Amino acid sequence: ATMEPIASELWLLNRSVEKAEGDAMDLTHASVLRNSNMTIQAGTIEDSAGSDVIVFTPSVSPTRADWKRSDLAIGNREILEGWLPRLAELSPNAVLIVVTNPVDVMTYAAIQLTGFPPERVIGTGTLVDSIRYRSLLSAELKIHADDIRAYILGEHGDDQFAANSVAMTGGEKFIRSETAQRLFQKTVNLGYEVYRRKGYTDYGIALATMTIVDSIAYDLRHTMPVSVMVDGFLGVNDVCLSLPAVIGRQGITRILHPPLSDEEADAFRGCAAKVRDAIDLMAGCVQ
Ligand SMILES: NC(=O)c1ccc[n+]([C@@H]2O[C@H](COP(=O)([O-])OP(=O)(O)OC[C@H]3O[C@@H](n4cnc5c(N)ncnc54)[C@H](O)[C@@H]3O)[C@@H](O)[C@H]2O)c1
Repeated sequence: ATMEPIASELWLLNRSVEKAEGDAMDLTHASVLRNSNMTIQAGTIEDSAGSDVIVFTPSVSPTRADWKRSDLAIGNREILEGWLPRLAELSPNAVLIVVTNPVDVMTYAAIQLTGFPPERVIGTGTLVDSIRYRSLLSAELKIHADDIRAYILGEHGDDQFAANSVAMTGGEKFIRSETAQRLFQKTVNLGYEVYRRKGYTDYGIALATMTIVDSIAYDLRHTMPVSVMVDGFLGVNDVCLSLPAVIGRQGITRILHPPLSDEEADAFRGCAAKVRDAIDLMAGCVQ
């Protein structure tokens, strides 16, 4: 996905310089086959100065087979602390995209550690869950996934929910559709299902991240479910969760407020309480 020539320069930073160098070489070779003049290099944090967009993905590795995203919180908070203040200092006007899990908790930490306005910090959130859901719906309904307006919202984790009361294709709503309920149940575990088979997930999240970068780079104003600082919607504040948001050159240009059903609104508040607890727990562990 990094092959699309949407920038003049791409810098890869990693704790392992060799890994960054290897990726930069491989991507540079591949870019010969694209209509690209983007330079791709491994660099130090200082090389990132003046970046327009920063994609943050470093992570500790899971330590047990049946891991949950939340297990990574403490270790990854430390990685954020090690990188983000300096990255923000070097690129004070950048839009930051957070991929590192647990992504909602990390997006919140990223806003704190960079001091960026929340509009310029975007977590990939449930975008990847939503494309998984749309992919299943598309296969079942035999309708192109582009034409299926369906969002998974809330937490990028076990408590996420499908906002089926506002989901539709061709103007037909999904409310109380048995198919939608069944496919949502499948969606929640799909990330872990892919992980169990191949040891990581990459294509879906890479293209999801590129969709966000595209919308920033070209000021496309696409709407997508991403993790944002919630702005009082349904009484929820001071926590990052996924809502449909409009993304442009300045980052989040607007957060949308879909008319959720009572059940969905409860699920959203449940996600808020859970992510809030995780943020508090992390704050207690890492000083
Ligand atoms: N939000 C989503 O939808 C989504 C989807 C897939 C993966 N993820 C998350 O993205 C993260 C990365 O996943 P991955 O599969 O690429 O993991 P990975 O283990 O393959 O890569 C992690 C990278 O981080 C680097 N790293 C580790 N510690 C570092 C440090 N202190 N400073 C700089 N670099 C450091 C490692 O060298 C490695 O290259 C994980 O947290 C994963 O859970 C999120």
